[in-house]
Amino acid sequence: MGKENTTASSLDDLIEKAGGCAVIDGGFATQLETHGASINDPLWSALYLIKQPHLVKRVHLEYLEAGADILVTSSYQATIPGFLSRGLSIEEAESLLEKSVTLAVEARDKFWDAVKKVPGHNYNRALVAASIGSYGAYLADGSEYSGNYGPGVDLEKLKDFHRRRLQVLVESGPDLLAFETIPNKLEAQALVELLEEENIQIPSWICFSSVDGENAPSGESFKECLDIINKSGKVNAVGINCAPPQFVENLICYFKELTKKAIVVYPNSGEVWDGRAKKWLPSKCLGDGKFESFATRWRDSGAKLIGGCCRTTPSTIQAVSKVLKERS
Ligand SMILES: C[S+](C)CC[C@H](N)C(=O)O
Ligand SMILES: N[C@@H](CCS)C(=O)O
Ligand SMILES: [Zn+2]
Repeated sequence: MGKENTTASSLDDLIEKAGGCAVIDGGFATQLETHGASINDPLWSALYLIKQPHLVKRVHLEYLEAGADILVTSSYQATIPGFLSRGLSIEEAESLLEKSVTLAVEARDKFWDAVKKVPGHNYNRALVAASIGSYGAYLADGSEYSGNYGPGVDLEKLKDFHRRRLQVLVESGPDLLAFETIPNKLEAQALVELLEEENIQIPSWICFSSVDGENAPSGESFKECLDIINKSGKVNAVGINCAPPQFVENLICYFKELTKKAIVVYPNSGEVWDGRAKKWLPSKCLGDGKFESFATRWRDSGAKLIGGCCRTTPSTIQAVSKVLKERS
């Protein structure tokens, strides 16, 4: 059993208000691209915090309209060293991290102020989850799907990498933290230790990627990874993001054997990321209708937080939201 959980209430409340299963938004970067964004860049979607912040907010609003209960911010690949390497100062880098949260909070407040006046509306006041991409996301070499960080990367290096960004994001006032595409056990350990050392008081989830449907990308078992997370009272939910949807139902059942924490799943469309070419390889991907029927099964298997990741769009989330909340 983990330590007593002191941070859960806002997330638990939302899950309850949403009828037992809350809807996460879909691929932020994907919807940016729908609007013509070009993100073949080491900063990936975070480039638009610099280039077109109003587009970041527009994408958040589109996911709210689609029925998302949780917005994941644009900070997945936003890091202080990443911004420094573009010639920005530390102050500018930290202010961009803060902006990633305020843009989502502003979108949430704007949407909620309008919708709460509409009689009979079927929306919840959304929560803002600050995205914290893995070290592999920062490396921008696709290693969030291999877990291979090389011999020079140890626990302290990973904690150093994550610490200041985590502090700045938390100070910016999100409702929760979303650790995304964690590919190995070492990084899970680093995050658990950091949440404790920084005495983080807001809820968080830790999501792993998976390329074989059974293990973390590093080949380490999810049992080893979840044993570490189970010991933390600061992690409220654990799950899978940006893996093929075909893997998810089995992984929910497996995770339910491994943890008492809430289970969170937001897979991608099933396409595969080519880290070298920095593009999605055409492959068998699912339409929104298929995603919708999967979502019902994921809920019935016990997932409490369901959404989409890369290559899913507001129309995917609208379909998921409709089926999970029986919106007409
Ligand atoms: C979730 S992946 C598609 C994000 C982009 C990747 N870290 C890269 O920069 O290649
Ligand atoms: N939430 C991220 C993707 C994580 S794989 C984004 O779309 O920016
Ligand atoms: Zn993704």
